[in-house]
Amino acid sequence: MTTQSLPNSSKRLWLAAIKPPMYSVAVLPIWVGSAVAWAETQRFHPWIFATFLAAAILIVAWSNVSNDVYDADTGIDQHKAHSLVNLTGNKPLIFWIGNGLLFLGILGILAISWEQHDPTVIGLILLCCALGYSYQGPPFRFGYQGWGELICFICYGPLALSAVYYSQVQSWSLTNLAAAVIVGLTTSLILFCSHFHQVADDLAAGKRSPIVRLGTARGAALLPWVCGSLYGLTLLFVLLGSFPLWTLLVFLSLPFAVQLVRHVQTYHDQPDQVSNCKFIAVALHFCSGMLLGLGFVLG
Ligand SMILES: C/C(=C\COP(=O)(O)OP(=O)(O)O)CCC[C@H](C)CCC[C@H](C)CCCC(C)C
Ligand SMILES: O=C(O)C1=CC(=O)c2ccccc2C1=O
Repeated sequence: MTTQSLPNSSKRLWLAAIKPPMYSVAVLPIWVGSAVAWAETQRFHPWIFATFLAAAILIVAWSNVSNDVYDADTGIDQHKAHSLVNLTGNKPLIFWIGNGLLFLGILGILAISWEQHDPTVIGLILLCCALGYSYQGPPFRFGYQGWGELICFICYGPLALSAVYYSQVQSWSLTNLAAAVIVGLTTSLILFCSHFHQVADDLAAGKRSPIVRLGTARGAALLPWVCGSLYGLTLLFVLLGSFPLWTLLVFLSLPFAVQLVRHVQTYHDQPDQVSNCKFIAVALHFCSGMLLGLGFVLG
């Protein structure tokens, strides 16, 4: 290794540890929930939107930082050079940085509830945080039993979108719940795709992810159905009159879905090749979610 390549590779490791693209999972529920609220009521509170967005980014950062701490305890990350704990060699520091991020995120949501004299939004987000903890933290570690995708769907779908919608208009909406199904589905798809290249480490640490349970071939065979349901459900909600016609813009994200399915079906059992499929899933999630929100705003 040359002296020039050392800082570059270390920069790459830090970027992989911080995972900038992953923060789209914080942005999309805020965008879509607020867009549905606007479409149904023509009401929009920019400061609530901005505060919720900042708080969601902090909470997602906590979920990622603490994941590296709890995974260091089980040994599952021992070969993961881009774990924050492995990079710093200082688990307590990472643990307390994570707690600080969570504290600030919850403070932001508290400010929204405080201003509205209503504990609903903070209640929903605390429930998300508790479920997020149960995914990875002791004594639960439900992600190790294969429950991660369900937890992810519930948190980033119905819970997050209901909290966002409620923060804007202090009521509930069935259309918003339908949009939450779409956002929850694509967010869980990211988590599902993140397991393909980790089968050996997961097996060694006793983690029974869906891909460990199904095998990579059957996992890959599921993808066309999951991606298909994203478009099928959008069409169904439009036909039922729940979504405006403009939400069919979601179909413009199809090239990412096709790329994801083809890539995983070709490389599902080659960890080095398939490892980037998570980022194709992020692109699909981001593109479909932005277009879904835009469809509500235009409609
Ligand atoms: C940290 C997460 C996944 C990483 O999992 P894994 O250990 O397999 O990956 P590595 O290979 O990187 O080690 C995400 C887990 C998400 C969790 C199921 C649910 C989190 C809920 C959030 C707290 C909800 C936040 C909602 C927001 C909009 C306010
Ligand atoms: O690091 C990861 O693999 C993930 C991080 C993360 O925050 C997240 C959130 C929602 C769905 C999936 C994921 C990840 O896969």
